[in-house]
Amino acid sequence: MKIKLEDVSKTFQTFRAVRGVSLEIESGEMVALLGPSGSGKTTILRMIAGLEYPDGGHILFGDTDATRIPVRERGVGFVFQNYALFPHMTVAENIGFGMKVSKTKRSKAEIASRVNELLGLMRLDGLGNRFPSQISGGQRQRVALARALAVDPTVLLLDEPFGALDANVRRDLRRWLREIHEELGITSLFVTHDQEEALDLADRVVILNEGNIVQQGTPEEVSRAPNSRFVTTFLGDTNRIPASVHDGSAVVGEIRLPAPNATNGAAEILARPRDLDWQSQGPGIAARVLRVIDRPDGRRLVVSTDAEAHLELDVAPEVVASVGATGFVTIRRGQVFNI
Ligand SMILES: Nc1ncnc2c1ncn2[C@@H]1O[C@H](COP(=O)(O)OP(=O)(O)OP(=O)(O)O)[C@@H](O)[C@H]1O
Repeated sequence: MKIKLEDVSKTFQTFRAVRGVSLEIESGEMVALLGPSGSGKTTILRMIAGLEYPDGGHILFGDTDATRIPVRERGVGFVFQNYALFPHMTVAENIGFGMKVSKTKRSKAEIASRVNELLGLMRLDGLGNRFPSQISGGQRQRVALARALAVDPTVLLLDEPFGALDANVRRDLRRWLREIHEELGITSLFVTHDQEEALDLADRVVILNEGNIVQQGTPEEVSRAPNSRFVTTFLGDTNRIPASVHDGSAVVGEIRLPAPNATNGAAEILARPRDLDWQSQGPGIAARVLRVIDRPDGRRLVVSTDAEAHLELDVAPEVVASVGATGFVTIRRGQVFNI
């Protein structure tokens, strides 16, 4: 089912939480709404679900204007963070609940067979008779997802579905969610404030700030060509290096970077830690090592420059640097923005 938002707005009392958002989600696509806390992600999801009505604009499901259609008639399944399962019902009863109360009447045998099918699909075989308190957090989220999928929704909405789980379980569940999404050919929209989760899972990422869409594109597009300082800094660790632009180049001491779109004057180079290098000899930005952080995938140096700014560099594990050592930072790649 294709979903279209046309100039959708929502104001709570006097606070404009969503400000004229237009967005298209193709049938079968998986889209992430990504943004900082308070940017309006959940409000958009709730309006698509029918749990909240917009006060401006339209929401279309296929060709149908769904703006005012009540939640139970929209054919959406949703899973929220910590979405409480019914504690007094078994896993199987939780999964079957939506089918029991649905307007579409199903026989007991039909419900039991669908529940079994979902237990298999969600890798919950053998757990149908347990109560929610007797299974792990990751299993509970899979039950919540099974419950959402039980009524054959055409649209699946997920709000921080794996928020409360530890990093490894999250990673496993998100790969698995992607498989389920593809297997069912469903249209999925999920909300997250976790950049890695959005980029890892979605076909397309929609980045929000203060109730507006500030950029959207494939993970590759938004990662490689963030269109603003906000998106660059939001998507990952970023160093901000003051520079000045002269005739298409950003200059910091002896370093020059191409800056074809910047105008002459004060600017800032935004560079990821992996885009900076550490050399024992100049030219470069003179700096002193403050901390060395070793990680499985490399080494991060935190250095302090003469201008008393801190920079973070990801270098190969072989790079020799110890706390107190002096050297030079070079910039391999960076985005230049006028300030
Ligand atoms: N029912 C409400 N009444 C008043 N203000 C609300 C209501 N719901 C949301 N808001 C406000 O609207 C803004 C957007 O909230 P929303 O939950 O959509 O943000 P979010 O991007 O999902 O944030 P988070 O990641 O923290 O969940 C916030 O400033 C919030 O305080």
